[in-house]
Amino acid sequence: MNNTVIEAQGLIKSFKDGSGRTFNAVDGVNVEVGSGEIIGLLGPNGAGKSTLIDMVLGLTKPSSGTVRTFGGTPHQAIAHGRIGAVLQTGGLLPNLTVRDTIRMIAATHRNPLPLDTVLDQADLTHLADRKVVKCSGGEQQRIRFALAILSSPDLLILDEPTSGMDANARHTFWESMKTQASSGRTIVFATHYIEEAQNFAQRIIMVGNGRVVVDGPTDDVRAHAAPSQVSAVLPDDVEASSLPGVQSVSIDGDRTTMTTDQSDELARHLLTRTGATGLTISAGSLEDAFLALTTDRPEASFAGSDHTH
Ligand SMILES: Nc1ncnc2c1ncn2[C@@H]1O[C@H](COP(=O)(O)OP(=O)(O)OP(=O)(O)O)[C@@H](O)[C@H]1O
Repeated sequence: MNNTVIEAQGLIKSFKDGSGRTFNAVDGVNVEVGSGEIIGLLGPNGAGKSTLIDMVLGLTKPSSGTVRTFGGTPHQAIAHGRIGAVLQTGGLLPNLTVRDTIRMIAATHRNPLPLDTVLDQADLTHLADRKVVKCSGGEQQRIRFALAILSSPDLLILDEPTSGMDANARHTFWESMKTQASSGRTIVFATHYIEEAQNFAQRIIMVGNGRVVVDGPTDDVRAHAAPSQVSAVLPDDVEASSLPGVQSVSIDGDRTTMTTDQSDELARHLLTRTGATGLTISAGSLEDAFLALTTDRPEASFAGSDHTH
């Protein structure tokens, strides 16, 4: 891939669990991220997302394998202001104002963005004179975000950036993130809100038990991993389970619901070859895909993606 921003090869991170047994929190991850990609990192609690992010940022050393950012070490990229990160942890000084917090960190950068620009992009202008301790959890996340964009980084890494934000604040946050993305930045974000990944990410990487379970374009992941549902009232002589492409059937009253990964073909067949009425099609959601791939089939691979490893 040209303009590779992140390249992880055979990445493993081992820890000791409570009983002193060694386990791999990240267990052989190969990932390549190209310039301008917007990637949603999904996975259940403890899947290894934060550990993976920590290695990409050079905060944790891999037990084995390599990770390179912009062709060099994470430390080099950070020293050059090319990576900005919003992490789950990360202390803010409670008694400083928002403005002073940003000003202080800006002083450590070679070419920080103007203070007003940063306040505006993080939607903090109206809170600039408030003390950090008086800011809500979601507002404090926006302060962390402001600090992350100070160096105008080429790569933004966001570990659950909207945790603690209500629905409105999350919406506003992702709107401002669209502005960041439109300037060609590479964005990698971990989230538990599948809808955020579905709406914002172009590519989804799902992690389970330290491994990449799925890696592909968001639409493909949804379409391949989560079948659609076609529902209709069928004439008595039509046997749903023998219709083309039907994977499973459920019946509720006079309505039959069929799951399929060929919803267009099935709908066409029902409408042209049978007397089916009241037909509806609903697309499978990324949430269905996520549950199917991380719960039932932890080792499932996703065929149909160039990125599958
Ligand atoms: N420093 C550490 N020492 C021991 N175990 C650790 C350490 N850091 C993480 N772990 C364990 O490694 C596994 C992966 O943790 P990690 O925080 O990377 O998961 P995650 O996918 O980010 O989870 P969440 O969605 O809950 O944030 C977990 O079992 C966690 O308990």
